[in-house]
Amino acid sequence: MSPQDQLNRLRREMDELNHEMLDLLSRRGALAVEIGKIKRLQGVERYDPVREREMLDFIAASNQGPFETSRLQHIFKEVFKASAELQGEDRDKTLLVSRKRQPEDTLVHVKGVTIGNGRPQLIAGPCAVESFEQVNAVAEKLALSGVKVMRGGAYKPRTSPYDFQGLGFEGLKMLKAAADRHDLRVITEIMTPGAVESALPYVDIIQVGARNMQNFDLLKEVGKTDKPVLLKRGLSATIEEFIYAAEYIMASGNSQVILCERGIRTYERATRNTLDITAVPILKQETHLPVMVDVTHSTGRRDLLLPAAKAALAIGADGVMVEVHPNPAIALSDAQQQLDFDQFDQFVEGLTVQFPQLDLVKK
Ligand SMILES: O=C(O)C(=O)C[C@]1(C(=O)O)C=C[C@@H](O)C=C1
Repeated sequence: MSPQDQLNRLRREMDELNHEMLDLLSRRGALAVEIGKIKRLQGVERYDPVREREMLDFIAASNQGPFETSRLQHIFKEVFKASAELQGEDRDKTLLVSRKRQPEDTLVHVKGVTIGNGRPQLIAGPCAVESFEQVNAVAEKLALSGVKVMRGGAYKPRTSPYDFQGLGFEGLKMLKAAADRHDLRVITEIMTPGAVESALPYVDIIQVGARNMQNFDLLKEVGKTDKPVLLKRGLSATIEEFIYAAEYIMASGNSQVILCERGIRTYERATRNTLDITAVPILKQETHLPVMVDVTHSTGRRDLLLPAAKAALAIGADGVMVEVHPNPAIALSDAQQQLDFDQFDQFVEGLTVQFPQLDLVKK
């Protein structure tokens, strides 16, 4: 046999082995997916370093050459990694919020207003409801500016128990009365599962606040309602934890969920929180839900509201939330970061110049 014939024969043999290896790898991958399903049912981590160690030790004990054991172990480690990824990918496909499961965007409908349709919404209003006069003044201002959804806190989750805790149910009624007068929809935070039902007639969008992102009983309760839910990212929540929190709401039957990035806790003190701006496109890639950005709580600085809002819309957010108060200096909460009416005008003007697609209908 000529050297060339010999080479050709060996290569054919190599092709056959490649074929067998591919078949073995595919079968191994399918087994890993099955194992992943069982692990999920058991609630255990898919990465199992003890099991991987056992398999690597087996390779060391069984290796007959010609490859070095360390080289073989490296190759097998890659296979374990790929298997774990397969297990993860399969998980993503099963999540209700996952874009792999539903490729098209979810549109959230609130009394004639749509969130997630490519025309970003501006949600504005005071941090807290303080009086009917205060919310009514804001509602009038917002309606004139073309805003359609008003925020306002009746139940306030405050860091200190000595800070203003909100007007509660009475505040909710004031908010609704002011919003009705000016044809606005209401979004407000509900803090406990027990308060959900009584709040329903007064709210159009239920907000689950950052501190309650993993209040699973609350998530399940709002998931049972037919009102849209705006879920804020927890103070120190990873994107994965945020996505799972949204999954709780959807798994309880409510698919009208809006995600809201509101800054996360980092070592940086120049801003109140660190606006994780890339969370917006990541959430839009991973889920089919609309994503908004709360520029007030993420920055905590009036001078950064407009640039942060521009960044949010530029990176693909479906809307921006901002706080407005008739007289921020005497506000009962968040005095340093709310806009007064003139500043709000400048904010809206600055944003619409660059983003004329903002869904505002000026009166
Ligand atoms: O045996 C398991 O528990 C698996 O999940 C499978 C597998 C593998 O590919 O062999 C995958 C990832 C784990 O870290 C360990 C092992």
